[in-house]
Amino acid sequence: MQPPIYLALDVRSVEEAKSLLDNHNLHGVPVKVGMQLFYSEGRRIIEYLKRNQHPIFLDLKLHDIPNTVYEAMRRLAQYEPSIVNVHAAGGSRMIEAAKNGLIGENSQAQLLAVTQLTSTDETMLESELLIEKNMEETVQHYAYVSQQSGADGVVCSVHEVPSIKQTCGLGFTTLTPGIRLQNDGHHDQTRVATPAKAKEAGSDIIVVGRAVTQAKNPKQVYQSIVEEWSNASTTNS
Ligand SMILES: O=c1ccn([C@@H]2O[C@H](COP(=O)(O)O)[C@@H](O)[C@H]2O)c(=O)[nH]1
Repeated sequence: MQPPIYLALDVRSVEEAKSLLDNHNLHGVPVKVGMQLFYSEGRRIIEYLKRNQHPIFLDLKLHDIPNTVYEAMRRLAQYEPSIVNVHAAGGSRMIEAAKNGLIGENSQAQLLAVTQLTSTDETMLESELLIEKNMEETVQHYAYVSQQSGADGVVCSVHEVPSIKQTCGLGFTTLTPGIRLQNDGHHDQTRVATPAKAKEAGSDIIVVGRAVTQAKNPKQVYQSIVEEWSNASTTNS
């Protein structure tokens, strides 16, 4: 079975994605397609990845009025992704609409809601977003509302996983980006953790991007992340 580790394909074109995956022998690994690649390549990248048996997380973080999200989700479902997402800040009616869009297409995709981006820190939460609760309480509440609205899980940082599992149950998926190996730079991320910490906290799925894609030897780094994840023990049992 594949480890639940999605590689963020934050590249500009199908050709770049293909050379990353082919040159480094990353055949069939689960991949995340975000705004950069989807907005430039659309259907072409999805068809390429499906032909090559990559499970796809379509990370487009929909956030709009319920009717628009419903219609958009119906279109995205046709790409047969394994995971899609919306921003939890869109509210319960928007999340329900996203779920209904997937149901309308008999989609098997998991619907996740982004709680607070892993680039956001406590200061930004308070001074820019004017959220008075701390990060953990805010994310926990967004997770609860998302679950009540039909989401299958959330996108959050590793730090909030234990409280989400306590509130929403072990079966509610937590997907955590912001993964860095010990001593790696954080780039624009603020709430980061290692693959081992993610597993120990109870995270179900991790996303790894620049730690792998910007490495001299992407395959070797991807493999070390897989090993670190596999050797760590989880609290989810
Ligand atoms: O809260 C979020 C939601 C999504 N992301 C995405 O994950 C990857 C992380 O890339 P790194 O290079 O490992 O930092 C990226 O595609 C983001 O769009 C996130 O980081 N945080």
